[in-house]
Amino acid sequence: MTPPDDATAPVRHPDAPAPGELLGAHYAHCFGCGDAQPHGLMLQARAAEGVAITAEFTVKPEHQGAPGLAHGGVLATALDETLGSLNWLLRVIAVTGRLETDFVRPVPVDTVLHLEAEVTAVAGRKIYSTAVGRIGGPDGEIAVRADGLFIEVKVDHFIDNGRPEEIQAAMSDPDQVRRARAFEVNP
Ligand SMILES: CCCCCCCCCC(=O)SCCNC(=O)CCNC(=O)[C@H](O)C(C)(C)COP(=O)(O)OP(=O)(O)OC[C@H]1O[C@@H](n2cnc3c(N)ncnc32)[C@H](O)[C@@H]1OP(=O)(O)O
Repeated sequence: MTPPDDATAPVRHPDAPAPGELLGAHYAHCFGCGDAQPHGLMLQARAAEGVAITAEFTVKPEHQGAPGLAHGGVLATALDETLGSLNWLLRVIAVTGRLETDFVRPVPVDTVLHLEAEVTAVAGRKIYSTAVGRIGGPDGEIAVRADGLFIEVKVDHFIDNGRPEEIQAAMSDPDQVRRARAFEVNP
């Protein structure tokens, strides 16, 4: 997870959403951010300065692992989604290759997890990023941390591997922006 010596600093795409702007769901059925996914996390990410994102996720009863506490895998999903959203600021299509998580404190149901993430380096197709999740407010104590390694892919990654029903449905969406964002492509 350490960038190689020839890694470079990430470059924010000129058309990236302005700092403070909500990114919105990239795909309505996404488990991380989709607004048509009732079982999902409905995570809301917002562009920050540089190649950085803030996001919020409210832990609901359906996200429990132990009684009254968030499931660690659900928290890892929130971190993965937040880190994945960073690639929208680079306007690069990428998937998670590796995700390393530290669970520092238990996160109770009804807690708002305040996430911050940034891309730290880019090397060829590899995008290195890091995130923390805080509880008790945006400046609260760190409950979770993650480092991500995303790998740039072509849109064919989804078209060749996704279930045909969903691929067809996403490609036939009459809304051009939604159609493009389902595959994380710059519309
Ligand atoms: C607004 C948009 C918001 C989007 C939010 C989405 C958030 C959610 C994101 C996800 O969860 S994505 C879903 C979970 N991930 C996957 O399903 C990916 C499954 N894995 C694959 O499809 C392939 O393994 C992958 C595309 C990642 C890599 O296969 P490739 O054949 O294209 O890559 P290749 O093996 O040639 O490796 C390219 C480079 O990446 C490195 N690499 C690949 N996988 C790695 C890995 N797992 N760990 C470390 N390094 C890895 C590899 O060593 C190599 O480094 P070098 O260029 O230095 O040689």
